[in-house]
Amino acid sequence: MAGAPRHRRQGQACPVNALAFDIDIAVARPGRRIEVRIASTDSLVALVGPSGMGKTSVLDAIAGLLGPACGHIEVGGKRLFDAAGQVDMPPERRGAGYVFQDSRLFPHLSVEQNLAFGTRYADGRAPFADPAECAELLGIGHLLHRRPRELSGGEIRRAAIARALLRAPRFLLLDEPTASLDDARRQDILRIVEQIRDRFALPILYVSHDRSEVDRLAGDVVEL
Ligand SMILES: Nc1ncnc2c1ncn2[C@@H]1O[C@H](COP(=O)(O)OP(=O)(O)OP(=O)(O)O)[C@@H](O)[C@H]1O
Repeated sequence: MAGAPRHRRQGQACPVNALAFDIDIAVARPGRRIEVRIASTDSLVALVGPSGMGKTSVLDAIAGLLGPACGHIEVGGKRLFDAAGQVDMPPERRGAGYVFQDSRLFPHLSVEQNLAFGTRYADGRAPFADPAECAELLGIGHLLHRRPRELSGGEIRRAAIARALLRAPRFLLLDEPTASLDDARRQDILRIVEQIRDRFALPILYVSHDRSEVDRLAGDVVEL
């Protein structure tokens, strides 16, 4: 079971008064129960732990793709799930910008069309940047006409982050965005996550195996 956040860095408090993350849930997986508690005002919280401990399952529960057995999920002051209060907001209304571990770009669409898909699901909310600005921020402006199969691993991750941002999310879930990248590409992603963290008032839950990147990015670290 994960405890309360153990590490805190100054100066990264979420601008809203509410906790950025107020989560206390148990998730059932075959033969096991994953429990996590996160209560943090920091805009970027890292969720760490060994492979198979349930980090992705926790992100899925927050995104509304997996129902917790009990507890509550509140992000940026918005109650997304509350077993006692019978709140269970559907995934499309939660406002998660979910960057999956395997990115899940549409293979038959160009990068530009993948980004347009994000904008289409912004659901009336203003995106943080227009597609061109976002592509520039993510360093993929020269790749817009390529298909995902023509991209490197780092480029795919950057396009997936851009698509999630253009959805005008209320919060971001980043599932090991640097996994399997070489150090240079990893540094690119870390710099981008830092820029997103510092530029947008957006709670971010960042899953990682890597302690050094977590120490660099996160105000709070929660261990599973
Ligand atoms: N769709 C699923 N159906 C049933 N069990 C699952 C499913 N996805 C994951 N599990 C199981 O749930 C447990 C937690 O898996 P999860 O992927 O959440 O862990 P993780 O910490 O994210 O792992 P990793 O770091 O390897 O990605 C594992 O025992 C896994 O086998």
